[in-house]
Amino acid sequence: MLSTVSPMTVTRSSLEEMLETIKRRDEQPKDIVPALPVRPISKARLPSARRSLPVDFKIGDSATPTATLVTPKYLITTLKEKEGKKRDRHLNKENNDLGFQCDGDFGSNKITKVKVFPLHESPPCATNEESWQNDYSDLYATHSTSPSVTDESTSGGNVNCVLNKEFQVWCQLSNGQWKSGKIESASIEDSLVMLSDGSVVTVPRGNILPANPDYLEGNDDLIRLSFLNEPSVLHNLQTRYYDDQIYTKAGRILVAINPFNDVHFHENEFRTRKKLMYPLVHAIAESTFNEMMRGEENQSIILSGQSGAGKTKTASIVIEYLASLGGHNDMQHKLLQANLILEAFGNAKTFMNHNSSRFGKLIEIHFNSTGEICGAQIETLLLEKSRVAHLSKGERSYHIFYQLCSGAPSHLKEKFNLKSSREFDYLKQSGCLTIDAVDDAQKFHTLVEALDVVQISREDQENAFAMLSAILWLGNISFQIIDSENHVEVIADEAVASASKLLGCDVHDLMLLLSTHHIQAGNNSVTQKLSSEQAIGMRNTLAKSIYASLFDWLLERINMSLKIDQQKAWRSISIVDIYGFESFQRNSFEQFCINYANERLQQYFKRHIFKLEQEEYNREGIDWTRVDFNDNQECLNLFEQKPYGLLLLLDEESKSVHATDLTLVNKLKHHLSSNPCFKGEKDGFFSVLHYAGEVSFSTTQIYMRLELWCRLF
Ligand SMILES: Nc1ncnc2c1ncn2[C@@H]1O[C@H](COP(=O)(O)OP(=O)(O)OP(=O)(O)O)[C@@H](O)[C@H]1O
Repeated sequence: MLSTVSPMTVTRSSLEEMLETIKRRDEQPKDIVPALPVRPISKARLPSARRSLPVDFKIGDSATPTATLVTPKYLITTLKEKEGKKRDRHLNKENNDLGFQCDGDFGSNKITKVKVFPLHESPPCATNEESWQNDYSDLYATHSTSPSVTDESTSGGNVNCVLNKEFQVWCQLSNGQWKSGKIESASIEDSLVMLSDGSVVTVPRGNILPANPDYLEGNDDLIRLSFLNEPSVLHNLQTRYYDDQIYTKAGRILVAINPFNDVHFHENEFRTRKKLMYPLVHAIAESTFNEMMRGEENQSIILSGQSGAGKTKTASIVIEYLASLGGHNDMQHKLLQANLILEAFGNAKTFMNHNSSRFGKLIEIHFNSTGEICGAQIETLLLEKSRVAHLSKGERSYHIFYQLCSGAPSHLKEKFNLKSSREFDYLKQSGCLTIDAVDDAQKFHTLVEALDVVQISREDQENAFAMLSAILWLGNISFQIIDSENHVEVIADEAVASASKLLGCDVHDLMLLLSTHHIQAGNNSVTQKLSSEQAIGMRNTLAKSIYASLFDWLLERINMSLKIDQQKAWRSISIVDIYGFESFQRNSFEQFCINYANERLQQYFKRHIFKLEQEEYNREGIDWTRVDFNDNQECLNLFEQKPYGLLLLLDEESKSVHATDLTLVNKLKHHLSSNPCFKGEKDGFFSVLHYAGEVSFSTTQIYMRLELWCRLF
């Protein structure tokens, strides 16, 4: 089963597949880059100004503010608030209606970007700046010009502000917290600020940022804020969040905060009044749909952001809403059920998220010319196979394993020798078998119904469950050392007997496969005994491969069921939901790939939000002020550059028989040290400075993964 694939085919194909898929979409010729949105034709109608302080800003200066232009494209940003957080603060309703004229809906663009961020558990104005920047780095990367009174590079000198006594400010205290207050008096170095609790503090000038006037508090569009510095943006989002307003616009961007519970979306009101300008995810979906129908162009909605921030949930809302717009037909029902099946097989409880998607997906929904859904295709990326065999403390494997163990009918349990999840080593290793308020048995029944809907026969379902059971039994297979060189053989027990029976192979063949290694040298074939570590690696790789193949098979069956009716198919809306940026204490090849994919997506977003927009203004001769943004090209070069990018160097090293984790790190240091996004600071570790923060990788972990691939495939 394993021997037919060469090591490099496996290594290269997973990397290259990801590269290809993302690149294909990003590197289209200019003339087929999705159309830019309809834009204002004169400066007077451009979105309201983003203001920063001037280089020569002095407290007490008096001058008229001028505007800095920002024209981001569509984006939904979702932030994560601590679960169950008490909402103890409400906006003054008078402030809630700011009476702004809406200058358009979300839907005049081919690309809609859905961006998702976790919200730090402390209120934004009470966290230190570094932690904000880690948690909101996506947002900051988007709004790259967060102004600071001392930051000359970003202030640009295009706004003149008057800061005098009574001026509302945000000040960062010595403990790193940001507090709002009013300036009492100021000198060149520092200012006396009266905080909202009545205390007076002395704050260095560099730690002060202007705050927005009260009447702008809770504004539903961030670009209407006078000041778009970090505390102001986060405070505005928080104010709205406390009032159950989880969505906020930022021009054509929609920010969505993860509420961790059901929030009333005023959907009926939205539907009846058709307020497409509402900061609401439904408005994004409807506008995208309308634009497809009106503009006769395919559309895309992209979600990105950190793990647990709400991307998948937001995608589900979009899919459900699109499905409802596309008419209640059989296909719509199948599409929703397909989502549910992929969740059971591709989601797991992680440290960050109880229902984390461990794969990326692209769902392409096809509509006929009257707007009815007439099929869909789903592509998946980067399923986290390692989760099948290795779990961190407190995390779970894929939901389906627990659902099967607790929900399978007794005849299946008997047939597959299925036991409780606590009997299986792969599941019990993390010490976490259940999720609060989740009934795995009930979920199993819902899953079977969904499998029925997508027309996977009961027989095929049983075969799939048999493979899952085989994986669980494989995990229980153990080895005993048989000689002084640490070679092992499989212990002939219930585990190997059950696994071989479920896999439909001879038990001795399986035992041999797991404890020996065949090397082909010319015409001769040599059989080597494996060490304990190698045998466990072999067993785990077999389990992971079976799971990955099962996942692919399932996807194929789902896609068959959602088959597009080519006679009727007219236009499509694609939804991209990859799993979020990750940074743990120990990061391995999975994080390497996930974060690279997120980095790519970030560039795609910036290209559409800033680069193309600004190019368009230039072409149209609009008088505007250039917005500088942090380009992440350096980081992408670090991964992709030829011949010495991270991907190629890893690839090359994995082919070398003399390579070790140390030769790998030395090679990386030698070739990549000149890239500002690379740090090879310690032996065995290197760091990548991503747009969303620095991630430290263990070369031992990365090397071990590559080596295993080479040895076992
Ligand atoms: N709009 C929402 N309304 C209610 N609950 C939500 C919403 N968005 C997210 N949640 C909750 O937060 C959890 C995490 O959200 P979700 O799984 O969508 O995050 P994610 O960004 O896709 O994470 P990952 O990258 O790990 O898959 C969900 O299981 C759900 O409980």
